[in-house]
Amino acid sequence: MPFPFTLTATEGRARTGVLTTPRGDIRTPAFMPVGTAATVKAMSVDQVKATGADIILGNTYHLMLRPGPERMERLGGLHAFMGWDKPILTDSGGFQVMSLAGISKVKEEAVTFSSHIDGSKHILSPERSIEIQADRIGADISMQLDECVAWPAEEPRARAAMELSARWAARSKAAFGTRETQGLFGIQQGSTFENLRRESSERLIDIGFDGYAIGGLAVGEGHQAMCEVLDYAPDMLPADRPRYLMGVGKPVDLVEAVWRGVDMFDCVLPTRAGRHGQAWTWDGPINLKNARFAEDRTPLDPTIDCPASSQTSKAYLHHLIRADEILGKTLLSWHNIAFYQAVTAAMREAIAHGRFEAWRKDFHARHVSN
Ligand SMILES: NCc1cc(CSc2ccccc2)c2nc(N)[nH]c(=O)c2c1
Repeated sequence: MPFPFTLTATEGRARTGVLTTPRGDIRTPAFMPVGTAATVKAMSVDQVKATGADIILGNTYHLMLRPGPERMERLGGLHAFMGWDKPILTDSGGFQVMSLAGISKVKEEAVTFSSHIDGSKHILSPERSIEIQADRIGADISMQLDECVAWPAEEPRARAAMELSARWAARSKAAFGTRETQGLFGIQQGSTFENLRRESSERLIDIGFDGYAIGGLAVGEGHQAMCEVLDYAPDMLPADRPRYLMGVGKPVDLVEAVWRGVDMFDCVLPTRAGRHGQAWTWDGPINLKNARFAEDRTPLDPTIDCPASSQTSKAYLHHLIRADEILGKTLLSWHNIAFYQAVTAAMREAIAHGRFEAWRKDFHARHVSN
């Protein structure tokens, strides 16, 4: 029995709804902060909760290397380990292997790789990834193991990766079995080839998943090319299940993807850019390192109910970032996550009232042109 997903309103291809899980409801469109190594970097669980985030992400690749799957289970699973009692989605780990690990080999049976931490050897098969995600980490939503090709890709290479991912989708579903309190998402691949993405979608739907992710985008193709794929890819997936665009993106990417029918997002950008002094605002990004903020006593955004956004002067943030103070990383990460939550909340509200087209135009005029 898959998690109930109720669409409360639609406007064109855009949707707003609620994905109900045993650990809590996820309001969509949803932005999911990334908690790679059992922490949303530089933030406490209470700060993440205060932003309004309904769900966070964990990273199987990092957690299987440290603290390790069996130790994680002995410690009660990721929720108990880090004190987060709302939903957690974990990625299957394959994407991170290709981008972070040392020597790695992709074979039909499994991906083998050496740890970027200590060089130890590891095997990640579809079955082992499900065991780690659902049984050791205890994720509420697990992802199938897939192969994401770099961009640009030749069609034969993109086809091979899409077909391997489809075979791994079937193995992931078989390993996951039927579970009452946990869900499993399939991942559409196919690079920028419409015919491959359609074949991928058809094979995933035949297998049947609780939700469907769009993988293989935000891999260097740029905003325009990503939108061109999103002009057709989301509609290839079931309308009555959540659609999750993996690893995306900047605020304008989220707006354009919601406009084209996407429901869920994750990205390291708000926390990573925050740690380096970048703050996202309704008027576009600014960098607090800039000397123009040295005596600016105004807050980043008085309308956002987050101390980092509305009760902290830009001058103080400028000082903390220039001094490379830990508090600067925390406050800007906190603001950026709160800003992303404000953007998704505003989109949910606009779609619910049939005002999203106008809201999107205003957003572009204010946020993008600067
Ligand atoms: N940049 C795009 C991207 C990002 C992620 C990682 S999303 C993530 C990151 C950390 C924790 C949880 C999810 C992906 N993961 C998978 N499995 N497949 C993809 O095609 C893909 C593409």
